Amino acid sequence: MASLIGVSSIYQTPALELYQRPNATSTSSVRLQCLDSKSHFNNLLRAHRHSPGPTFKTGLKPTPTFLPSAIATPNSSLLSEEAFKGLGRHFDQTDHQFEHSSDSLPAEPSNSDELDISKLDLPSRLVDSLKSRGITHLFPIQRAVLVPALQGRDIIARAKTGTGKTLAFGIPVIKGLTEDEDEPSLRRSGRLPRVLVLAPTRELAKQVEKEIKESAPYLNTVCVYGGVSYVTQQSALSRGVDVVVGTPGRIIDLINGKSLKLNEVQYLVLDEADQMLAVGFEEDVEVILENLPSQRQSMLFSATMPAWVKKLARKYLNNPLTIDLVGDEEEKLAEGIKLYAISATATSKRTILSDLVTVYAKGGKTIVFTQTKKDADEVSLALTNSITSEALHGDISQHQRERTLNGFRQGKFTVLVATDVAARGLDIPNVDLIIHYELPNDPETFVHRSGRTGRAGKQGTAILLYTSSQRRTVRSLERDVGCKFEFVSPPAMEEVLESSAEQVVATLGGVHPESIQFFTPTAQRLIEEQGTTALAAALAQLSGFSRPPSSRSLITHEQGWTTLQLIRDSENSRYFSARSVTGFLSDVFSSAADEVGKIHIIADERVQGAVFDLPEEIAKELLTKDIPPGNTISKITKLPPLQDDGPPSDFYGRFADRERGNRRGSTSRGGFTSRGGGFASRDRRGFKSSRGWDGEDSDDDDFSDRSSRRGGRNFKTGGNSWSRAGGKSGGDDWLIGGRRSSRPSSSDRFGGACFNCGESGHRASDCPKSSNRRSFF
Ligand SMILES: Nc1ncnc2c1ncn2[C@@H]1O[C@H](COP(=O)(O)OP(=O)(O)OP(=O)(O)O)[C@@H](O)[C@H]1O
Repeated sequence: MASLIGVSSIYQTPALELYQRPNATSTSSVRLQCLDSKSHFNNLLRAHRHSPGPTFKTGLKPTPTFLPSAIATPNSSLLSEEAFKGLGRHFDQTDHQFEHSSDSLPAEPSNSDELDISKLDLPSRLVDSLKSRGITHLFPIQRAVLVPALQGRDIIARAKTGTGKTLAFGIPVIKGLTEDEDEPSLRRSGRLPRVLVLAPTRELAKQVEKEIKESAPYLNTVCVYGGVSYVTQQSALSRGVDVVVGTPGRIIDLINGKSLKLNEVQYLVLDEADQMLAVGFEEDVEVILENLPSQRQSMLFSATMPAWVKKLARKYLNNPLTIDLVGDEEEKLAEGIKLYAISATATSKRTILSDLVTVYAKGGKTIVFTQTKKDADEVSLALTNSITSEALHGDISQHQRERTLNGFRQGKFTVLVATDVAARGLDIPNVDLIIHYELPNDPETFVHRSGRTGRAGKQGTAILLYTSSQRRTVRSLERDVGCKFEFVSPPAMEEVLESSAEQVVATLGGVHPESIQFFTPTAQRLIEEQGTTALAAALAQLSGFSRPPSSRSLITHEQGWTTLQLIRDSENSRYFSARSVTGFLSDVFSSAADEVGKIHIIADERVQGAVFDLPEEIAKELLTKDIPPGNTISKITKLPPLQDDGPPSDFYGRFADRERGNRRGSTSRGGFTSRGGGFASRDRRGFKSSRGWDGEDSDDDDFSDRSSRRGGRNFKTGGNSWSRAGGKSGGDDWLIGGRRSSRPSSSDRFGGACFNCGESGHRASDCPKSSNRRSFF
């Protein structure tokens, strides 16, 4: 079956075989069959130059589709193609919306020459420098942008994170400059920039500059941004420059100071245009655009099309071609990112964080995203006890920010704890794991945060930590992003120990042979004396577990607690509730009844059972006690599915807006707790608008910090109100299933329900309905 696609839908030429999609009702979608050599590519370009523009309409959408066939080919041998399977694609001439065709686009045989950079008639200097960086084939967005960009079209483009958007504009722009470059007059000192790239953050600007510099070291590329001295930037500009990359605030300052003149700019690139709006750069951007020559080519990259970006496109772009490789109906996340969701409390997040890093990053790099700068500092500090970590946010000086990012890039530390400042655009190689320590404010932020891993076709993992009250938001996020989380428990201690040992073993290969020789006699003696125990002890020591880790609740993840499971023969009784557990404990071991923490009923209706927390020592003792026949009590390492019947309440992004009213104040789901108040935590985080970090020379994510600090306090208060933390001192009230009663003592006041019949007020041993009640003891 023939499919899409069409450069050729736009640029008809005899050199190209055109296929019409069988199910299209008009001369709509056609594919480029034959683009297997430099000459074909040139044909294409020539045809493009003489083309009046797109004329075809699909039968399903009022716009033509466009994509080189190889891009839609899952069977291709190209890694980059494999990495980009399933990309949506849409070209739109009419409105600056990202639209998406619902047509299915079957695979076609590919020809890797179409993407082979060495066969595209690009300047050899550019091809060589790309090759030296391991870049030999175009990625889909690069392929899609290249032809119209070389033809001089204005372009609006969107593609998933980490798919090479920088070179999508970089390659055509560099080609343009390199061709001019042959004219010696253009190398004159003091020459004015011909390319201007605007980026919303300093880090992104620096990164774009780096990518262009590395791809075309023979061009003079200068990066200008706030937070550092003007002098260096001014003198770099005065020496003559080809490409200027910068953040809008500093660019305006330099224009005003007459150090930067834009009258020779031929190419304008707006990278992450929607983010410019989010960080409040819209006015600055417009001032800059007003300063540019009207004869120029403009390319705008934007993840979304808010009204301002549309307005910008209408006002400053000339009949732009829209290239959308994301689409509305497909997964917005880059391929190759495995998603997990883990339920945790505000307190337990801290406890499990280093375990997540140990188990999921496996020694690679991790970025942890927090909502606030304060949290970023605190979380990073807390981690530093076990793992090397640094914080990154807008309160940190520009120099330190750069030192931190360089250190992270070079692997000097493995965990970066950042606010959303680092969510957009940053390209750090080999980030294996993203942890959303807190829910993002909106689906876009989730996509961008997660997109710091799984870049350029690589694999990665993203873990979303959520509180029990945020479960519905997680589902909304799945719908919005078009992704699926695997809901898992935090790693069990056994997994953490195993991963730690593996990482230690992996480092052994790096030990110098001479050092090994030095230690060999001792090792031999130890093995003779102790066998494998000696090696195990060494591994434990190197893993940082010279003492066994203390037990941890599977429910709250609090250290020092053990989760047990109680299963009762269903024949014994028809009733099973949290009270049944407390009743059982009172009968078997009164101290356990006094100390029991969270209790959850097992969801499977065929099973009469619950899981519950006890302090480690009490749990150990309980496990030695005789228990009534027909009951099984055991320590578990994984939670079974639990009943989940409470209404969730949480806010993020537009859901917050819509549903804030009804949800505020509703109690969350989350099982019963034996003391200290009510059902599980209530999360009333405020929601905030998303802001970047870099309001250039202004305070960056100050707004987000303010609003979420408020949220943070609520959060903690909510957490404390139900946690066991105040239990001992403030535990005069006893609450089961949300009703208060006086706190029980294990003997005279019995606040639980009978384990046998389910009625309150008496123990199973005193149950009038039990035929074998004496056998309980
Ligand atoms: N054709 C290619 N072959 C191999 N690697 C490439 C290619 N194009 C780009 N890359 C590399 O892929 C990585 C991601 O590219 P880039 O940062 O441009 O992605 P992006 O789409 O802008 O991501 P984001 O949306 O997160 O900003 C970079 O390290 C870049 O050098």
